[in-house]
Amino acid sequence: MKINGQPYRTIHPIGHEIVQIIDQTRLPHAFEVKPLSNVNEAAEAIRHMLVRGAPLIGAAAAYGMALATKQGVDEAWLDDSAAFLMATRPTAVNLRWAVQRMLNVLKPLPETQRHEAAWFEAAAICDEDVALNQAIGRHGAEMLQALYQKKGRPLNVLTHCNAGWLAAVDWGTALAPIYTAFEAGLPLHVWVDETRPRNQGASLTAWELANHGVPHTVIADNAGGHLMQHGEVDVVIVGADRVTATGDVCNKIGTYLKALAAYDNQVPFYAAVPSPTIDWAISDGLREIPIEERSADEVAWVQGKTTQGEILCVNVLPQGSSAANPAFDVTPARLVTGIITERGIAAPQAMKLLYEG
Ligand SMILES: CSC[C@H]1O[C@H](OP(=O)(O)O)[C@H](O)[C@@H]1O
Repeated sequence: MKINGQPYRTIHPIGHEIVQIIDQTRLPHAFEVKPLSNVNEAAEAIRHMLVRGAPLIGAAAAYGMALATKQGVDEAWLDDSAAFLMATRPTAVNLRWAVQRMLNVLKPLPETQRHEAAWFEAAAICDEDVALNQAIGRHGAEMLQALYQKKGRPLNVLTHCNAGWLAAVDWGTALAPIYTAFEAGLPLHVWVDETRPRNQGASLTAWELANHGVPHTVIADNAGGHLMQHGEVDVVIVGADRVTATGDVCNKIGTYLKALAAYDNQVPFYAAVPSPTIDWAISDGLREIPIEERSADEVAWVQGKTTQGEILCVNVLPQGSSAANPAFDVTPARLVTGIITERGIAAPQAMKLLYEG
């Protein structure tokens, strides 16, 4: 996407020494970039969600491996760095996919070639992510165009969390069809779930859409079902952190509840999924996908900006109340209308056909 009219990616290398990221914990109130100079900083940026979103977590881990080669290129060090990165966040399969791809490229090479190759491969992963998401945008926009022809009025799209360009290297996944359709002139409006507790919707998706000029309205997470009951939602498009071979969709906590409401109101429900987010090795998302349990503080504390422009955090819980914070849930394939991939759109049970031949 563009920042101040210039093309901008969420992560990019500066030479073979530094990787620059956007500190997403500071948005929407401050746009701050941050340099990562070693694998530890890359891991901490993932763990504390300065960079987040399944595709971007993968890209950041890939560059984490490239940064690791500044300190060493022997197999033991590469394996330790890989394990360190993979321990940061367990749910998005993109992290494991990217780290394993880096190891598969680096280990067969002579040590003298590993540093250069690591930076090249990390850049390739990023370039591929952009292309995958652009293709998702094209396929998803065709679906939106067909829906628009059917409805004969501006579309209302609901999305959950942030699966925009901030969640990827560029374009995003769930928002790619929205950007593509919007830029093609399709009249649409986006309901943006605030997405407690980290408010990726209110803080990131709304920021993206506002900067892009896409009409949108931030809503409480619990408002989506009501809007669907009253015909205010034409389609739901979400991202994913891991999709099973059978089309179960693991995504930000609350996605399952949106899928239930969509199913009950016959609203089409799509997940936008680039290939690296599909875990072909598993078929039962509810039992096989590890769900990250994040700090209860994320539920208790909320960040905002005062009328004087000061950014601060406040506690919203009574003294002595505890909190639980499962970060993701799994939507069973039976509630999913279609999976939007870079190869096309398929019903969950037919997704594998997109990858055969
Ligand atoms: C395009 S994947 C975005 C996906 O990642 C988010 O999780 P988090 O912000 O915790 O990294 C959320 O599940 C989004 O749908």
